[in-house]
Formats: sequence, structure tokens, C-alpha cells
Amino acid sequence: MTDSLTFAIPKGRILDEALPVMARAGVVPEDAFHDKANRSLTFATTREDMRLIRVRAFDVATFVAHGAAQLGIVGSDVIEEFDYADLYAPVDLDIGHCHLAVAEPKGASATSGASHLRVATKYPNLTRRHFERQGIQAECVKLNGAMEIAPELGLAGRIVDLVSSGQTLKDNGLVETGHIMDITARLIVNRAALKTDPRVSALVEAFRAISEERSAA
Ligand SMILES: Nc1ncnc2c1ncn2[C@@H]1O[C@H](COP(=O)(O)OP(=O)(O)OP(=O)(O)O)[C@@H](O)[C@H]1O
Ligand SMILES: O=P(O)(O)OC[C@H]1O[C@H](OP(=O)(O)OP(=O)(O)O)[C@H](O)[C@@H]1O
Repeated sequence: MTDSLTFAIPKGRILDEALPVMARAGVVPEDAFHDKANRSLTFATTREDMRLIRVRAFDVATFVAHGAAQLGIVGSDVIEEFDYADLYAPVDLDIGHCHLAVAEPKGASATSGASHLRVATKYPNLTRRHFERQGIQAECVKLNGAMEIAPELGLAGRIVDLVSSGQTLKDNGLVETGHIMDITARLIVNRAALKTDPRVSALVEAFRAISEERSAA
């Protein structure tokens, strides 16, 4: 009996864009997946040899890197923040578009030339690496949300957070002062599983073909 494949998908905003792409690759969750009252975290799919686990966006890479799941869909922000060696991200799914930015209160006094900054962020590793490239030491205050109110509360002079429409920055009196990286959601696979299980490489090719069709359209 071949072991079942586990596919980790993020709950939250990426999911709506991911489901149609997954369906075209033959990954379709059972009906119970769409029942909002259902608190299960594991779901069957129309493939007898595959189940889905629905987890927090920030945990998808961890499940796949440790082999608890063989495949996953996650934002490139999460991939870069954790930078797991056992993770491979072979396909850009062209969904979940946003970018990671530095922002600070509108009209804040210039701090050019500073060698040390305090930054409120959900992405301490990406933030430190970004400022290190400028010869600046970033002291990160780790938050998991609502970063935009950190400056006015004196928690940090600036933030690093995701931006798509820019509305949250604007509504909280912040302006973007630096662009760190563009972000899209990617198909990720566990490196060992890719080497040992032909079903994984077949799924990579299926998602790649879909992504190429989308970009050619
Ligand atoms: N405007 C956006 N804000 C946040 N994430 C976005 C945005 N646009 C696309 N994304 C992608 O969606 C992922 C996170 O989405 P979502 O906001 O649903 O979860 P989360 O808030 O990070 O996680 P959780 O709610 O479990 O803490 C990000 O990692 C990013 O790749
Ligand atoms: O540029 P915008 O379109 O305003 O989107 C950016 C906002 O979206 C995300 O928050 P989300 O709504 O995901 O809530 P979260 O803070 O729980 O992540 C992110 O943390 C920003 O706050």
C-alpha cells in the first residue's frame, strides 16, 4: 500500500485563489472542506492517495520542510522568512500578489545615517537581512498582526509588513519608505519526497504546466 500524500494548504486569503489552481492539477477537497462549521483540519480529496491539511499560512512551510506534508502552497514571504534547506519551491502560482515593505509614520523625522533601528514586524529574519545589506542593525519587535499601530504606541520607529492595496498603511497614517520583496504564492515540496516519490514530481509538473498556461494567457 503506497503511503498517502499530505498536501498543506493555508487557511485565509490565499485559499480562494489556490482552490481553482489545485482543482486543475487534480487536487479537489471533499465537500466537507467547504462546510464553514466543520472544525476538522484534515480532509480527503478526490484522489484516494491524497489528503489535505488546512493550517495557518505561517506554518505551511514548517509542515513541508519537516516532511509532515510532502507538498504545500504558501507565500514567498513565508518561504524566505524561514529559509528551510529541506524545502524546494519549484512553481510560482501567480496568485497571492503583494509585497513586503518598510513603512513609517507620515512626516517622521529622517533617520538617514542611523546605524541602529527598531522595527515592528512579523518577519524578523527578512527585516534583519534587509537592513544588514544597508549596514544597519535592525532590532526587531516581533508581532503577529496590527503592526501599523506600533509606531504611534512607541513600540518601534517603523514597521516591515505586507502591502497589497496600501489601504491599511494609509488608514493608519503610515507611508511606505522601502520595498523589500515582491510576493506571490508558490507550490512547495519536501526535497526528500521529491527525490523518492514520483507522484510528487508528477504534481510539480502538473502545477508548472498550469502556471505556464496562466502566464501565457
Ligand atoms: N494584503 C495581504 N496581507 C497579508 N497576506 C497577504 C496579502 N496579500 C497576499 N498575502 C499572502 O497571504 C499570506 C497570509 O495570508 P493571511 O493574511 O490569510 O494569513 P495570516 O494573517 O498571515 O495568517 P494568520 O491569519 O493565520 O495569522 C501571506 O503569507 C501572503 O503570502
Ligand atoms: O495593503 P492592504 O491591502 O491594506 O493589506 C495589507 C494588510 O493585510 C495584512 O493584514 P491582514 O488583513 O491579512 O490581517 P493580519 O494582520 O491578521 O495578517 C497585512 O498584515 C497588512 O496589515
